[in-house]
Amino acid sequence: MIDFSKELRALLQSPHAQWLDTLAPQLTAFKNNPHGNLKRWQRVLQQLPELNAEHTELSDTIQVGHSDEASDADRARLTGLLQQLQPWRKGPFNLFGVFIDTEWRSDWKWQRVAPHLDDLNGRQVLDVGCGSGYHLWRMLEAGAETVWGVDPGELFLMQFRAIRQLMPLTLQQRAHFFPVGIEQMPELKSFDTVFSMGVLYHRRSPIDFLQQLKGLIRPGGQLVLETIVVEGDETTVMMPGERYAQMRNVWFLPSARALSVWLERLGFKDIAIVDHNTTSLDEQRRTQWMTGESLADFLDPNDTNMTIEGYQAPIRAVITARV
Ligand SMILES: Nc1ncnc2c1ncn2[C@@H]1O[C@H](C[S@+](CC[C@H]([NH3+])C(=O)[O-])CC(=O)[O-])[C@@H](O)[C@H]1O
Repeated sequence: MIDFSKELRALLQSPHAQWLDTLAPQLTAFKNNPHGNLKRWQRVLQQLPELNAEHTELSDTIQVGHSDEASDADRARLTGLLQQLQPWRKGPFNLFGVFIDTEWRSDWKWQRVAPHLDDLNGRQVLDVGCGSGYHLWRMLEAGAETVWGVDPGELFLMQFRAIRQLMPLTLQQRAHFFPVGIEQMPELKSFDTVFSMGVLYHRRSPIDFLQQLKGLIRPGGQLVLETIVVEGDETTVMMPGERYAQMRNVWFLPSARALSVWLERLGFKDIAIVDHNTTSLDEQRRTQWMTGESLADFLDPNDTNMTIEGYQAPIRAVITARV
């Protein structure tokens, strides 16, 4: 059974202790009703070699241990086990010489976001929809005191735990992941910075979602929002049909300016559109660690400015704001 006792102890001693009231029963329900593959993934984690990383670098490639800190046999074992946690979407990682070339170059997103952050030193940071947790490690690199990730994806939880298990203890104690959705979180108003990247378009009710994000940030704290947008002015919002770039669960795609208006209406301050970027075929692509379809398969083969459904290809904006 998955053990969250360390995370819950850390939570008790944090400014977010009030979260325990709702989270503890949610985690019990999660444990009592496990995803079909969870047991198999847990066995993978139990079999990971016990290695001590002398060198850890939380930079563009999250690097845990050098290749000379593990034997070839350890590396073969690591590779075989981590391959069982495929698809690896968010990364890249290099674990004792095993390079996990993920579907996304998540480091490129971080490079677009990082220049616009309030200083993360000493901060309590939440990442809503954190995926494998790649950005959580980058937030620690940028000085955050403790990082908290939430994501309902069970495989992401296990990928995060596999990476964390290989990390030095001092870092393990500062990064936590809970398998819950934002809608399950109470209004904590306790995080200094809240990130939510790549989630807004998956929410049926984006205004409620932004309100929930606001309710998590302490007064004066920062929101860092990244999402797919469309071209247009303050009045432009698109709702695609059943699929957008082959994704089924896409709801509202506002223009960056319309999104700014939403944030303003909800009482956010200091709203700034800090980046606007078309996702390139080099940023999201099929790799050996994600062998399924990727962006190239979702775009019109004759015009990569369009999705195969005939919509504008994904453009992503980063917006920052304060509470
Ligand atoms: N209700 C929810 N609450 C929280 N998370 C959710 C919810 N619903 C879905 N997610 C999670 O939001 C993440 C969206 S991916 C962005 C990952 C990372 N942030 C990135 O910016 O690379 C976007 C993409 O790749 O399209 C997934 O991990 C979902 O499980």
